Parts: sequence; structure tokens; C-alpha cells
Amino acid sequence: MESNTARILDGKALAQKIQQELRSRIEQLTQTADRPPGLAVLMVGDNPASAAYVRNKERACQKLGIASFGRHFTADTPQEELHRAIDELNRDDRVDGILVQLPLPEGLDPVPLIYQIDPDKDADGLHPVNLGRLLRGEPGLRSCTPAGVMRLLEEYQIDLRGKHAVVIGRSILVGKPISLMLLARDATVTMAHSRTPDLTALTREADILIVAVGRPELIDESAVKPGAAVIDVGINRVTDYFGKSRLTGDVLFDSVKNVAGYVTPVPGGVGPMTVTMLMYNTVLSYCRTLGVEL
Ligand SMILES: Nc1nc2c(c(=O)[nH]1)N[C@@H](CN(C=O)c1ccc(C(=O)N[C@@H](CCC(=O)O)C(=O)O)cc1)CN2
Repeated sequence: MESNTARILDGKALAQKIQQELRSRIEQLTQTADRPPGLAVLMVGDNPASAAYVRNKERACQKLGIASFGRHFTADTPQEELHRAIDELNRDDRVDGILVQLPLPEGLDPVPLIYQIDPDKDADGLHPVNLGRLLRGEPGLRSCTPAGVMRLLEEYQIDLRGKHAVVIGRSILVGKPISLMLLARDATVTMAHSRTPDLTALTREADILIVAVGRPELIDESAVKPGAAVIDVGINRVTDYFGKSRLTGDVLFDSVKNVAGYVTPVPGGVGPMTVTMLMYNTVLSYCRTLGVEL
């Protein structure tokens, strides 16, 4: 029997390439602009994973020449204080992008906070105005993880037109927006979720399979059509048989690579693209303020 090894979609390399391009563009623009682009990340509480992601975002800002206006709040901060912080950042001309790091500690509601962010500074692309623009096919700030997935598919010239894309997961952060983005590129999209019967029969029909459910290694080669592009959006920390902690996706990589045409690794696939698209959105907002093209 012939063996197959899927092509790896290298999100880390693509993220570096895009960041380099952004850095050059920022360097060019700041020769004449009176300020650099600015991003404000609101972090509430001390969830260790969130704290690490926020540090990554701040590090990326520093590398690219974006000013950070991060605000860190304790978990018992009243919701009203967070609304006041967003209001200040909305009015701060040095700030082009604002986001609330998710999840928030229990007792705090992220939805009204996201609704309060100025849609033109909504670097996460989660404000209903930006989601509405996506739905209507209008320009706007796009959600970072789905936008990162689309950039990966584009980079590796994976044909979407007329192809059957199956998206597992219906979150507002990934599943819903990525389905709309694939539809806009003429894919035939099926959205699947926890109540979908016979998931495997469906995923085996997919030319493009996007998995965003947060269930470690849910998808193995038996669920994949030969030659399909498999995009793993899951990031799960699991403890292995020997008690060692490791990171894994929603896809069993070593199995899926035997049948897929393309597959993203975890780590090093979609994750780095999320942070990069956040930088991209921030620079896009900055360019709009300056009245120039990105
Ligand atoms: N406001 C938001 N909150 C959250 C988002 C988001 O897009 N906006 N997404 C996730 C967390 N996240 C960014 O915030 C994020 C997750 C993972 C990565 C990443 O680069 N992962 C690496 C592995 C990192 C590790 O070793 O732990 C990878 O996959 O290679 C970046 C960003 C939820 N919250």
C-alpha cells in the first residue's frame, strides 16, 4: 500500500513572514506619522493561559513597533470599571485597537464589553458591527483566528471554490465567522456541532475540514477524506500516560497526516496566526485613521 504524508501548513513561518511585512510598513509610516499604531489588551484575573497569550501579544507589539496600552485588572473588578476603561480607550487617539482577553472570570459578562468597543478599534473583530459587515460581505475588521485560517489556506493555494467545507464548532470566536469567510470564497459550507448525528460520515465528505471544538484529538484518519485539508483550531493541554503535560489539538495529527493532503500542527499552526492577525487588524485601523492603504 502507498503511504501518504500530508503537507504541513506552517502557521509559525507564515506568521513571521506577515509580521515582517507589517513591521516594514509601520517603519515606513512612522517616518511621517506623529505616532505609532497602538493596541490595548484588557486582561482580567490571572488565568495562566490567558496571561501567556497576553504576553505573546505584547511581545509581538514590541517586535513590530506597535505601542501597547495593556490594562490588567483583578478578578474581582466590577463590570462598570471595565466599561469605564473601554470608554477611555475608545476616546484615546493613540489607541487603534482594543480587545478584552477571553475568557473573563466568572461573574463578568464579556458581551456588553465587546459591544462597547468602538467598531473601528475592534481589533478582535467580534463587535456586532464587524460581524454584520462580514455577514454582508463588506470590508471591516475580521475575527483573528478565522482570518488567520483563511490566510493559511490562501498561502498554500488551497482551492475553495465549489469545495465542500465542513466546520465543526459553532462559536462566535471561530465556527460562525469562519463559515461565513469560506462561503464568501464560494465553498459549500456545512456547520456541524455537538448535536450533529453521525459526525464521521459528514467529515469524511469534507474537502476542507475545520475543527474548532476544544476536544483533544477528536478527529483521526478514519474521519478524514483522502487528500482533504484539515485545519486544527483546538489548543488543549493534556496530561499524558507518564504524567507529563503537553499541548494537543482537536486532531490526532500523527494519524490524520497519513490520509490528509494538508494539515495544521498544534502548536505552530493556527495559534501563531491568531496573534499575527491581531497585529494586522491594529495596523489596518491605524492606516484607516491616517487615510492610507495598508
Ligand atoms: N479576546 C480573545 N480572547 C481569546 C482569543 C482571541 O482571539 N481573542 N483566542 C484564544 C487565545 N489566544 C489569543 O487570545 C491564542 C491562543 C493560542 C495562541 C498560540 O499561539 N498558540 C500556540 C501554542 C501556545 C502555547 O504553547 O501554549 C500554537 O498553537 O502554536 C495564540 C493566541 C482564546 N481567547
